[in-house]
Amino acid sequence: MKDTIIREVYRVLEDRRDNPIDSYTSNIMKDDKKRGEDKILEKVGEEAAEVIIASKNDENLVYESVDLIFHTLLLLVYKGIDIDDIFDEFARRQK
Ligand SMILES: N=c1c2ncn([C@@H]3O[C@H](COP(=O)(O)OP(=O)(O)OP(=O)(O)O)[C@@H](O)[C@H]3O)c2ncn1[C@@H]1O[C@H](COP(=O)(O)O)[C@@H](O)[C@H]1O
Repeated sequence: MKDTIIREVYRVLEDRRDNPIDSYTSNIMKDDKKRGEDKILEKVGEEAAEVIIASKNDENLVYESVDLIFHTLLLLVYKGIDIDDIFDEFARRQK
């Protein structure tokens, strides 16, 4: 179950994009075209900085990393990337 969670979250995010409801991810994605992207990119930047601080302080690293991964997934969904393209790219790099 746990190893399918990324696919499940991705599927929910695609649904939030395609069938908007009043929720955090729908609202950020349905925002006026450029502003929606900018807001997500801003979050990715913030979360990346929080990962750096968490690592340096040895505090909340998993929590902050999941925030960064989540907002990166949100960006990829917003940009219309198929989840299999992500897994294929990992597979392509495998030695
Ligand atoms: N995994 C997440 C997830 N992680 C973080 N967030 C939200 O992202 C927002 C911003 O995150 P922040 O870390 O900046 O939160 P913050 O409280 O502002 O700041 P800090 O505590 O980090 O300082 C918060 O509202 C979080 O709740 C998430 N919101 C949704 N999901 C998943 O996305 C799905 C769709 O979400 P909804 O659109 O809310 O239905 C859900 O079913 C979940 O699976």
